[in-house]
Amino acid sequence: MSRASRVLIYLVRRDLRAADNPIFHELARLHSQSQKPFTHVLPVYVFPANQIEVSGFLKSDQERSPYPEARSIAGRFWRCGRLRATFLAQSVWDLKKDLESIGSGLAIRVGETKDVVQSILDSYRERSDVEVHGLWMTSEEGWEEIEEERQVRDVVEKEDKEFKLWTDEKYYVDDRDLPFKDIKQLSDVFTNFRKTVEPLREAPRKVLPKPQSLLPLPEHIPPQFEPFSIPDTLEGTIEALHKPLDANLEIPKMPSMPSGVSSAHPFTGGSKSGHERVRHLIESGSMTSYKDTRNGLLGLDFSTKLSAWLALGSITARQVHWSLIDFEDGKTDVGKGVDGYGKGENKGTAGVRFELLWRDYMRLCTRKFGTRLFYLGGYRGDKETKFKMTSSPYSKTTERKNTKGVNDEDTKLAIERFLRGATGTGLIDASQRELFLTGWTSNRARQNVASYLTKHLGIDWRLGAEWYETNLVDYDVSSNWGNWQYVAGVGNDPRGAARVFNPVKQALDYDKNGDYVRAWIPELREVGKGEKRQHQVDGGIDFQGRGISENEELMGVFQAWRLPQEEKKRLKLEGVEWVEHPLIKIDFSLNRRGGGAKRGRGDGGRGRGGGGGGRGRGRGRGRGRDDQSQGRGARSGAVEAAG
Ligand SMILES: Cc1cc2nc3c(=O)[nH]c(=O)nc-3n(C[C@H](O)[C@H](O)[C@H](O)COP(=O)(O)OP(=O)(O)OC[C@H]3O[C@@H](n4cnc5c(N)ncnc54)[C@H](O)[C@@H]3O)c2cc1C
Repeated sequence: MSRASRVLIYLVRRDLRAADNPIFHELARLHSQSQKPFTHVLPVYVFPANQIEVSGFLKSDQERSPYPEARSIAGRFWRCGRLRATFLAQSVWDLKKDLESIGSGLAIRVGETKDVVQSILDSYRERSDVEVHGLWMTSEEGWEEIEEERQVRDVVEKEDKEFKLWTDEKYYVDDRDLPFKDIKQLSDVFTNFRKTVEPLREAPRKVLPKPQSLLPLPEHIPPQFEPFSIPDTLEGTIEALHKPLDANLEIPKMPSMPSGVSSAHPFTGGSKSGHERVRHLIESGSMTSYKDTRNGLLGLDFSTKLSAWLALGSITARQVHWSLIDFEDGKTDVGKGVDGYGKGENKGTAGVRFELLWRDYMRLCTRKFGTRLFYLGGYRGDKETKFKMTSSPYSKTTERKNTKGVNDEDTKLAIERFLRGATGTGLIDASQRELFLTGWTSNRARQNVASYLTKHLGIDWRLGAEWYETNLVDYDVSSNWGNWQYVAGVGNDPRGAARVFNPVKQALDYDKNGDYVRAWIPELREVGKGEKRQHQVDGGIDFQGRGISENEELMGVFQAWRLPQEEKKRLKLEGVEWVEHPLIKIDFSLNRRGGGAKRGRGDGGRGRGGGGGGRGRGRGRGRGRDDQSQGRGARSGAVEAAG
């Protein structure tokens, strides 16, 4: 006997959008048919308790969460920090509103995903008027996500219901168009992969339209299981996500927002704002100028800032592509009058497509290498890494428990200073503070930070990846862990360990006047604002002179320990730990012979990274152009370990 309602559950994950969504597209198609396998659709989004702390959703302070805290393995950081939680909640609520406008809706739940699914099935089993048809969801590549899929499948199939795992279509090149059948054939070099899918402008499939209407929600929607309850507003949801995080800020002396600087990522989550951003980028000419500006550090439009919407599937890479096509071919009025309108692909729009393909590649690497995404030795299985990254807080999971590990006081202190942006290296500290305070930092800064932690401090890269996971609004398992291991030299970077960024040299190249560092480290804003010396004193620093030279000013902004004593005194920086005792001193000067290099004299290299010293001794040289970078190569500069 068939019951009155047959319900399909759609478990929404990182596919938080109504348009260009293969599942909603299929549901809309079925809706328009007279014969349908089900009568109602229940879209559900679960804040998964293993990745996001959900104890703020407890009904009362007397209740206890049945789940362990959602913390990272090594750093014991909350896995999803405040800013990412906010962006995520906005994205979820945006989808809910969007679905409501087409006759559907979204049930928001918390818990382990399998428990939520089980409770929904249990609740419907008790009713005589409803039957569950099955559950659909999209697949993901991370091992936790795959495990989640397996658990949900078990729960659903045990009840003899249909379980269908869809491939999402949020990437640039559709899975069906990949030039190989077996993922093992994916090249370990991005360039080789890229060549197999070029020309990039012709690679993506068409987008799927947004459904005009969907099958209705079931009359009875099973409630959230105890002991949790779900707020009925976005603000309430954000509050619940923040509650446990605010009560447990364990890292001391974290920075607070400096005055006079604003976030480079002030955006709101959700498809609507994502598409508005794409439109703005076209209309402001930022897509056209992307190639020339993408290595910026400060401001809103130097890069697209689309990553957070892409990471949650609020927009898709091919939606971005087709918006660019409309602009390039002058098909709509968007961007009319802007440089490049109607003139085909330009280097800016090509640059954006190129980066979107990097995202595809990082995700395909996860598929190929599985849990090696999280290994110290990375995809390379580099056995030497444990000797290079000797300080690791991964006491249990490091392949060889290192000699110092988490109990080593020096490592602990270095990590703490790294996290709060107090290493004494300006570019690193600015980026770390920006990250913590805004949830975003540029690709250029990320590369430097990752190189600094692993290649200068010799600390296990996974700690940095965990911290990024907590803080980045655009956190994505493949892009984050894949890029961290790439820069750490254990991933799919053909240059591997040989690529070391010199953060002073990089600051000179990309933060020419020190504006970025000064913005995020207000203690350094007044450097050089006293009296200027008229002439550079021969041999560099003159501690007796009045005022400081321009070179001293810039070098002092990038490494405050280099400031003349007088200047430190003037700025009340004497005795400040990160000023007087940086974690490392980087021997790099302007107008110096030997160890340094002159400002503005390039070596012509256009490699991705910067050269620079390894821990305590080395020096490097930027080499020719490679894939991920369109930046400049480096000159030399030695690094010494701080005593
Ligand atoms: C250590 C480290 C960690 C990173 N963690 C993440 C992460 O968690 N999530 C994330 O989306 N990106 C990550 N990236 C990649 C990159 O830094 C960001 O995608 C980019 O800075 C986001 O800004 P944007 O949208 O303005 O990028 P744009 O320069 O405008 O690029 C356009 C889009 O291309 C993609 N993209 C660009 N560069 C990369 C890259 N190297 N790898 C993968 N995709 C890329 C992004 O989706 C981005 O939105 C990381 C990079 C490093 C070095």
